[in-house]
Amino acid sequence: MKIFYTKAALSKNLKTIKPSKKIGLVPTMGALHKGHLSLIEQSIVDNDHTIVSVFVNPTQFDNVSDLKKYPRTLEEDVNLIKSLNSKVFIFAPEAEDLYGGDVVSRKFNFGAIANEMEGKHRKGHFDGVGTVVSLLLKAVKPTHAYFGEKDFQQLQIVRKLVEIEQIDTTIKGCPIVREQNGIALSSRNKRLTQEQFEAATLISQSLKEAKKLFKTTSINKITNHIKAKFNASSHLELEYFEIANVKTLKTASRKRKGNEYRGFIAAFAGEVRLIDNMALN
Ligand SMILES: Nc1ncnc2c1ncn2[C@@H]1O[C@H](COP(=O)(O)OP(=O)(O)OP(=O)(O)O)[C@@H](O)[C@H]1O
Ligand SMILES: CC(C)(CO)[C@@H](O)C(=O)[O-]
Ligand code: BAL
Repeated sequence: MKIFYTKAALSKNLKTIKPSKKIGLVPTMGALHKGHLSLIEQSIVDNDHTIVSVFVNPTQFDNVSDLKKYPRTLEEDVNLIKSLNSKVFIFAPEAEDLYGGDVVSRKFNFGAIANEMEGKHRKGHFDGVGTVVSLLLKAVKPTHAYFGEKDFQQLQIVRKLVEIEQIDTTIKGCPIVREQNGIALSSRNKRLTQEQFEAATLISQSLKEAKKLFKTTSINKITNHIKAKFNASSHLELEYFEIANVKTLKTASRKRKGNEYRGFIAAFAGEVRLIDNMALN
């Protein structure tokens, strides 16, 4: 396992890899867990070399406290990757090195998908994600790059990004890894108290319930039912519950034959913001 702290050191090493070899990139913000490991393991299966980037990207945070308190555990991350006993490289640059100057977002035109849900509630978030993912893809030039469906909207944004920028990397989406109690694994879970962690099961339970109701009940009724459940919770504050068309990510008001739908939730447990989603049909 090698770790590179600068683009120059990474680039020097990448030059030693034959052009015929496949490279997989797994972009992360660190504080690695089994969700990240599932992406890394998929990359190991698909590619000759895997690079995991560990970089807490300042430009995608609209909340200073969230950025400050984001868990940073590089030493543990390195040990976890070592334990895989595979040839995985870590790329952990400083912001100025990765950005090559001012640490600011570019502006993208991702279309309507960027204005829904996370785009609506975290101003500038997807410009920040687009900027850093573009920089990472250009630094590594991977054959494949891996993103989790936990951040389903982000995955669609990244697919759009490679199309707009004509980047020759195949984007692979990976299923959500959950705790035994159903909670989607997330680095931010580390910030939850035991009580909040237990209360947070309401998020995945609500999505499961929405899935169960989806065949028989109107979208409106399901939405009201889920919102009422969150209103009754003393630990969680719902930011949004949406049932959206998977293609457009627009909130759906009526089910249409042939369309796929997902339920999406963002909720706060104290200061910690959690997201999750689930296929409904
Ligand atoms: N539970 C999970 N299952 C599958 N993929 C995941 C899971 N959690 C994170 N990922 C994916 O790992 C990649 C890196 O995510 P990131 O480092 O932001 O971790 P995270 O757990 O999503 O943290 P947070 O949501 O607290 O920011 C993203 O593509 C993300 O979708
Ligand atoms: C893709 C990503 C690594 C960009 O900073 C981040 O948004 C994440 O971890 O999902
Ligand atoms: N996992 C998505 C990154 C973020 O919340 O900023």
